[in-house]
Amino acid sequence: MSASVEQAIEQVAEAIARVENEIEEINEILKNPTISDVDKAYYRQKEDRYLQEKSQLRQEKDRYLQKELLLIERTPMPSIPENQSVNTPFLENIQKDITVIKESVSKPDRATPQKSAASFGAEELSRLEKTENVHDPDENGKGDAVLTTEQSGSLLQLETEHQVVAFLTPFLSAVFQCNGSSNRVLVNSEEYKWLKTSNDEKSTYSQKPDMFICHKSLYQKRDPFAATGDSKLHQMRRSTDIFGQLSHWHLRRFLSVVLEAKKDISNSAFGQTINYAAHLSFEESGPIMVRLVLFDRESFWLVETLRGRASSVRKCRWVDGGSKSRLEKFMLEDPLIKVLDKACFELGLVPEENGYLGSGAFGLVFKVCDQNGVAFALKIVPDVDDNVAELQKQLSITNEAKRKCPHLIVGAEEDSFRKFESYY
Ligand SMILES: Nc1ncnc2c1ncn2[C@@H]1O[C@H](COP(=O)(O)OP(=O)(O)OP(=O)(O)O)[C@@H](O)[C@H]1O
Repeated sequence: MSASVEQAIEQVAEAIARVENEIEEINEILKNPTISDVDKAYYRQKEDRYLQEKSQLRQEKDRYLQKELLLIERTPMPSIPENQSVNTPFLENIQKDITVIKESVSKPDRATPQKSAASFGAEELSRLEKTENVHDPDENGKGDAVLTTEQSGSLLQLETEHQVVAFLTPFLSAVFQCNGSSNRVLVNSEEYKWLKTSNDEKSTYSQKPDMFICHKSLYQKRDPFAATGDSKLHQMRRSTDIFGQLSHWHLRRFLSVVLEAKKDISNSAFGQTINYAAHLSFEESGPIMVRLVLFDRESFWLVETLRGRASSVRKCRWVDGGSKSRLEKFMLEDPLIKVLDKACFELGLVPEENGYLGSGAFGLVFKVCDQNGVAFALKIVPDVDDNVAELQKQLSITNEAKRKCPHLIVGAEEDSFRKFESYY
């Protein structure tokens, strides 16, 4: 590869870092509550200029990266002399890896596999074992465990899957910080169907994973399902436990994690879990990556999937040292949802439960409230293509319309337009 291209990439990366520093410093200044409106406007303009510069630098970096790729592709492979033996197992392994990557990124024709969950689960597990993508529990792990030995003893004695879910709910809520300290919720959907198994628009929702974690704006609350005939389950539930379903199918790409409970994990349970991922990832609007936690009375499996195919499984016992942070770090947080939270925080707004209002051509709209309980529609737009410019245009059109007919247009809030770098 040409050293000059490599050097150029480094220089652009340094320039991006410099600009990012400047932006950070401006953000610090803007956080100062005593800053005057004039200064605020001045620093915002300055920030805009840096953001533009950053975007140009990024484009430049992309161009160099493409050039780098071209140069690599055009570099002839060193030829192997005929009398020298080729490391065949090494080449075979590379070939296997390429096949796994190709399979992972290619989309299957249909979401529902033809095989039973048990044989599908067994096949997938053996494929992952062969490619060394199944990681066994680490007995010598360091750090906090999710459960103490005593708690684990109580869990092992439970008799139904519902009870396993109820028992673990407060522990999972604490690990994933779904206990009021964030806008994240752990939703029990054991009895509410929300997962589609077909790409047919008219198809009904037919599967019900036991739990999922998402931003509170994205789920619809339901009453707890009746615990008829299971007085123990009834006693185990807390008033804070949340029951419900994902409010819209196309919000599935913002799920942080999907959880499935069993009394005892089996091949069939594993097959069922990966099937959820296949259905979630199906179609363009589905997420590329889905993370699932399959758990039972003794352990949990952290299952990573890419385009609906399992790519790795990490097994862990509830009592293993370090199990708590392993579980916590497994959760995905969509950048757009992070921006929603950041926007609410900085604008002093509170997102509503089930507050998703709709999506337009390039953004998502959420219902939020200010400190006085006044409701607003907050639009979040990812900064790709010309989305932000388009949003600015919409803002000025709304303001102009409000100026001309104030009795008809509610309008946009003053100072309502903010860019958040955390999207990247
Ligand atoms: N103030 C609001 N109150 C209630 N719902 C809203 C509000 N603003 C937007 N929505 C909902 O969010 C959806 C998306 O709104 P958005 O402004 O992003 O797009 P749009 O105007 O429908 O289409 P386009 O992206 O082409 O402009 C709307 O279709 C509507 O359902």
